[in-house]
Amino acid sequence: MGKLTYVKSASQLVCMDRGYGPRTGKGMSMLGIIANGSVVIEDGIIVFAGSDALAAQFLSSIQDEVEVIDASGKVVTPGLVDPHTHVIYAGSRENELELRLQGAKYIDILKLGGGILNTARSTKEASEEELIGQSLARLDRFLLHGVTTIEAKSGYGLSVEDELKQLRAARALNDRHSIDVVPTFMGAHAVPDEYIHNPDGYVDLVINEMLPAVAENGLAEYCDVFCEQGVFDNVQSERILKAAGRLGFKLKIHADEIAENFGGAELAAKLGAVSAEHLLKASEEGIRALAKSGTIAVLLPGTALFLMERAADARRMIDEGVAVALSTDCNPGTSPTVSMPFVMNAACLTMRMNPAEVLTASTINAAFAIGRGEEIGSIETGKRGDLVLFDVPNYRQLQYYYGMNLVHTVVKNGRTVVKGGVLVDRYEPAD
Ligand SMILES: N=CN[C@@H](CCC(=O)O)C(=O)O
Ligand SMILES: [Zn+2]
Repeated sequence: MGKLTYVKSASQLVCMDRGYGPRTGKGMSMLGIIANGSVVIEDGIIVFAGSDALAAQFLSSIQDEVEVIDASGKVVTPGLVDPHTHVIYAGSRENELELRLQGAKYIDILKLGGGILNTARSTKEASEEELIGQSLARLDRFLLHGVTTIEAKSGYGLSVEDELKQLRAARALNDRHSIDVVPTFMGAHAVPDEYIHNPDGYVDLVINEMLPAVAENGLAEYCDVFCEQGVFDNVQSERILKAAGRLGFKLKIHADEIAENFGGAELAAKLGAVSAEHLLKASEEGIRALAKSGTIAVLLPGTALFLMERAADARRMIDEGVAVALSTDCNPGTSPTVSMPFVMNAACLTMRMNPAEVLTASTINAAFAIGRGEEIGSIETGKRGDLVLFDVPNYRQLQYYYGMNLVHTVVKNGRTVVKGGVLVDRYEPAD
């Protein structure tokens, strides 16, 4: 045997329900809990998950050195997965919060050259190393909040060269940090100033130059579009996403965030997108279409709160059979947070998701939303040894003690990276 990590005596080992594909309906409340549970990880992969008694038997014949992590009194869950972030950016936009507090609208700030365009300016000005440095610091904080895998979108470049820079930064983060980073190309995040009178010219640039360059360099797995009134309409979004699909990208859509009846959910379903994200204003037909197409709803209740808008109708989605995942949306405009635990609280308190659904949405369903459902998101033999130990004895308390970071220990690929709430191991080894 190789290097072993033995997490033992968890008061609750939350394995997540066994099954295929994203969890829906009542399946979102089934957690597969083992009381007094243990996990054994060998060379980064889970080789045992079960009761303490069976773990002792499993380990009895093993002579190798074992790192023991005592989880007594704690809940152990899979590492949290954040399937929608814009974590790679430079600068900050606290002024916009104040403008919105005075009544300004997010989309009007963008139209006046602020918002995404503001961050695009600071991101262009930053060197690639500066961009990586600022983003690495955010990944450290993600880890401290129990997140072991994230998705990261480009979309603050808005030119061929700068979009590639952002995606190279995503690759560097994946290589240099213990958090795994799944890259998404989102050149269609806003129309840059130079195309303001020719938005279709920008769509052509995305299709004819950006997408082929990203594909050629193997820099992204997904393509996403901000399908929204005043940004990219349904026709433009469909053109971009179909071109992306032809090049082998999997699809995501920022859908129905701001305008009513814009048809983003319907478009996501029609194109067979892996996920539709935001959905604050999704129509009933749109929700039913997502259920039918198996498109995952990635909900961002922190963003709704920060924009002071009503959150998405998670209850209707779950009742209609849509698989729901949760995410921070980490970005400098609408959600400057890295806290999945806070987002989980917000999902419970503003969308009435129950504590079990919240955990499913932050682990296994989030993993499926980024194409990693077979590798992470549950505690099962053969999956990666990504675990979080929370300083509470049962998972329901994770939503009861709100607004607190209860993460005690984080194990990534079998390595302890956070211990006692402190970051102890940030980077992957050089080899
Ligand atoms: N809505 C579009 N994109 C981001 C916000 C990006 C920004 O404002 O910088 C979001 O998901 O909320
Ligand atoms: Zn977003």
